[in-house]
Amino acid sequence: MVTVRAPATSANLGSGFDVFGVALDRPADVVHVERADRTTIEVTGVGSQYIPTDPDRNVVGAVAEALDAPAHIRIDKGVRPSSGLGSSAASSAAAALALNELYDRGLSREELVPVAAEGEAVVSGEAHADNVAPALLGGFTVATDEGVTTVDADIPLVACLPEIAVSTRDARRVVPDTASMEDIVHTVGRAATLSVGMCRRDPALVGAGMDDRIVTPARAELITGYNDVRSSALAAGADGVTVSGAGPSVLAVCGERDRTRVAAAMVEAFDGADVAARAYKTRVGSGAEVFDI
Ligand SMILES: Nc1ncnc2c1ncn2[C@@H]1O[C@H](COP(=O)(O)OP(=O)(O)O)[C@@H](O)[C@H]1O
Ligand SMILES: N[C@@H](CCOP(=O)(O)O)C(=O)O
Repeated sequence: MVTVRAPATSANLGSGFDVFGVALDRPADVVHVERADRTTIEVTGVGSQYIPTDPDRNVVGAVAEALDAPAHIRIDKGVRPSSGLGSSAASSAAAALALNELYDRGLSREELVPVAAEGEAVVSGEAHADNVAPALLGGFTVATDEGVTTVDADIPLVACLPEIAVSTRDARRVVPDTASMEDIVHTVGRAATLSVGMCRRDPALVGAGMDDRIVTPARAELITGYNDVRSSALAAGADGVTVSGAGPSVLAVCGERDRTRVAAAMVEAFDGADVAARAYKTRVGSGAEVFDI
């Protein structure tokens, strides 16, 4: 048996739609795999009642298929599905690493990124790699057609998860097809600022780089209370706030000493909009870990 823990992730970071991602140091999924003649799946943990066990509909089934590695796969969910915290990607990344070990396929973590992205295609219709890349490699990742670049950033974050569900598939439908040159230039500038901030481990630059006028405003409409949560987090000291992934989680970047205040302000603002929420005080963390063979 092989057991792998893969972390939650936050994709986009505002200005880096379908490109930027970070691994979070918590929460995480744990996946156990054992060789079998055909793939079977068992799911326990947070939100497991909403996750199919049919290998054609669970992301890990697509990963097992892509690696030609049939197995009994047990998923212990720590990352709630439809959270905007890379729930499906955590399972896909963990399964890819675990099955690679179990069947001795010898693929590197970089080579496993497109394999794990096959799982994302099952749920969102597209094999976007911006969640599976940080889930496998850790840190801040830039995923493009050319491959993945990583920065070992250490930045404090708050991920606030409201008790509403937004499916990635639905949130991809509201992404505009076109943008003005002015907004594109703005976004490129912010994305570059964010990347420099990650390299310098500077929360203020990362926060300034999160601003995006193209995708985030359309997604924010799907999250009850988003504008209040954002302004409350900024008033409590956050350097930047944006939608995490496709939502509904909201991600704030801040200095270490402001994290508790920012987390409380975000939960309170959701509460003011009649939405229960929990905040994870987290930071940019490591990629998936094999911890038992
Ligand atoms: N192993 C899995 N973990 C989480 N969600 C899964 C898994 N397999 C299939 N799904 C389905 O994927 C959807 C959640 O994925 P997605 O909408 O991308 O949310 P998230 O932003 O949390 O990744 C749900 O419909 C869920 O049933
Ligand atoms: N780039 C994707 C990221 C989806 O992240 P998730 O955590 O919501 O699955 C998108 O924005 O659609």
